[in-house]
Amino acid sequence: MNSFRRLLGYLANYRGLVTLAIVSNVLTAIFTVVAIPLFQPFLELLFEQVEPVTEAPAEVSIFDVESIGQQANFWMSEFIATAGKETALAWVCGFILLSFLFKNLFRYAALFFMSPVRSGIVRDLRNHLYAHLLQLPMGYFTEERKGNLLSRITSDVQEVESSILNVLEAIFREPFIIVGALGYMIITSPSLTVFVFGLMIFTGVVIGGVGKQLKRSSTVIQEKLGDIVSRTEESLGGLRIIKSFGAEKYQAGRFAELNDSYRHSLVRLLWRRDLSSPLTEFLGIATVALLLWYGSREVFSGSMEASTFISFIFAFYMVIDPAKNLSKAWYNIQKGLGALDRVEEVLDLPNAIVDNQGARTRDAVETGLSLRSVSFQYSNHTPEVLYDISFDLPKGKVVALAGGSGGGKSTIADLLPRFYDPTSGSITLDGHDLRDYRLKDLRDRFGIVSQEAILFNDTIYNNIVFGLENVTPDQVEEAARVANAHDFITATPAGYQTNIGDRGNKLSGGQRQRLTIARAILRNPDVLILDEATSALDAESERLVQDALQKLMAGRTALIIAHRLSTIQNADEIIVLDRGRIVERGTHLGLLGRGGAYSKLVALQAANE
Ligand SMILES: Nc1ncnc2c1ncn2[C@@H]1O[C@H](COP(=O)(O)OP(=O)(O)OP(=O)(O)O)[C@@H](O)[C@H]1O
Repeated sequence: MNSFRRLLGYLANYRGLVTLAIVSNVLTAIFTVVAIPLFQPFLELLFEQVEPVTEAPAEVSIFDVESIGQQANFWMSEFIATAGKETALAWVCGFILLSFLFKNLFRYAALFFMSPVRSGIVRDLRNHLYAHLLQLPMGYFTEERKGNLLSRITSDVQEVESSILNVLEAIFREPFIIVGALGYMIITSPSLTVFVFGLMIFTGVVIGGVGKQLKRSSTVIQEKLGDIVSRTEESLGGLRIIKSFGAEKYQAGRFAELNDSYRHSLVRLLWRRDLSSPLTEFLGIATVALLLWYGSREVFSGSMEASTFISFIFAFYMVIDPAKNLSKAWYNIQKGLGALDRVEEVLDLPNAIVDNQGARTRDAVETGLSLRSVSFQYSNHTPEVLYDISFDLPKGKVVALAGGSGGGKSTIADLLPRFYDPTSGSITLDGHDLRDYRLKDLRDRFGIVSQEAILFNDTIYNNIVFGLENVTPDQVEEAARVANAHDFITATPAGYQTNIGDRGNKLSGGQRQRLTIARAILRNPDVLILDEATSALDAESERLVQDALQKLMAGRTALIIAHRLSTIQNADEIIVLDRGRIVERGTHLGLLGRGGAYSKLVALQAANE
């Protein structure tokens, strides 16, 4: 129900349109029901079941059904007497036609007003979900699979649109029609109405039971779809490996397994869903048959006029479609709520890293960063990956992290901009815990050049600017020049406006790296976090990248994660990590002289080159 309340919350943003839609629906209902009362007196007079009424009733009250009937009969009699039966019939038909014309006009108006509401809610839900995803702590993304998230933002939201929003119209329209027609039925024959109503409740309970199962199946289906998206995404990213290992058949087999399982669940869902229409129709017809049987007996026994019974059936006919639509709406809502729950799950995830009350602002680094006895584990069920790490990164100095793979270098780098918080110990900036600063101010202090050049499907210009405001084209060009990127950029077909494709795949590895360096230069960060690229570049490209990095680092505070030890010889301090612990620290020459872990690493690398 919580998810449904949230949906109503989204609906509240469109109050005006929803009100217009509801008003249109009420008018639709009025014009649907208004034709019914005309039938009875007309049929009675036409078939001469009652004597023409020549005198109007003394008093007409809306609480006195008989007086209304008498008044209607009087008008009808007068009309038939003066205009003749045929003309009267033509008028009644004309009136019915007109009422249906208005009914449909207002029905369309209601749909017209609801369309922007439906599409608007889908847009809001997606925007909200996307913005929330970007806010979530990094830890979430390692545990949740990407495909699962993708399917929530695409197919689950779509499912909400097609299942729930699609039937909002029905929810806002049909009850009015049902209430109107039911009101007329009660006035005409309370006993018959109670009889019909009992049958309808029974039908509703049967349909409701099947609907509940649908919600459960829908959740399973969406999860399986998430697995399929995940697998596809993973395979597209690893195509090169799949091809080179000749693993196409193996991967296709694994994919087929998932796909089969999805199909299996889908079939079960479709079987249930498709049950709704035949079941509803059969139960509807059963109700009609019972009504005919029960009502005709009343007519035969003389306790009801045939014309009353016919107009009752007409009113009942008016209820069938809306009731059918409502039951279909119930099915769809159950299906959609499964999807909405999954969207909710993500929206309800709390963001663990948020600003403290009264958080400090900061627009420059004054003394630098310090780590004190920092330990870290990614989650409660994984082992600690950093133990008791302490070191300083003073302003203007360069500290390099070295050590074997999995030592914890990248993890330390992720703790500084608070992608994660330490499990114990503290990290301070200018003497204050990182958690005391406004997150945005803190992160603005850092420029990150990661191992993998992270670029987006956009122009070169936008990839360099990337979120910065008030930047001039001259500044962008200057940054590109410093990063040794300007020349290759101007050689592309549209220069700075060239689109670089998904993740920058229209560029070479070295070009991608130089773009990310230009991006970091433009931000002019106080502290640079540099995760050296491991992928080998050709000599010329490597020279251009190294040169750009040197220019970027000049005079800046920097934490370098060194993969090629030759690049960190000038660092002020080199910290050597092994399985999460600091095993050695000092300058390049000092460490070499000691002949410990660092010199072994250097020797190992020299042998490999
Ligand atoms: N998201 C994660 N969830 C759980 N464990 C992780 C996660 N990321 C890294 N680890 C683990 O943390 C340890 C340190 O990893 P980290 O990436 O910091 O090492 P590294 O020194 O940067 O390695 P490399 O030089 O290979 O990049 C490793 O044992 C790794 O398995």
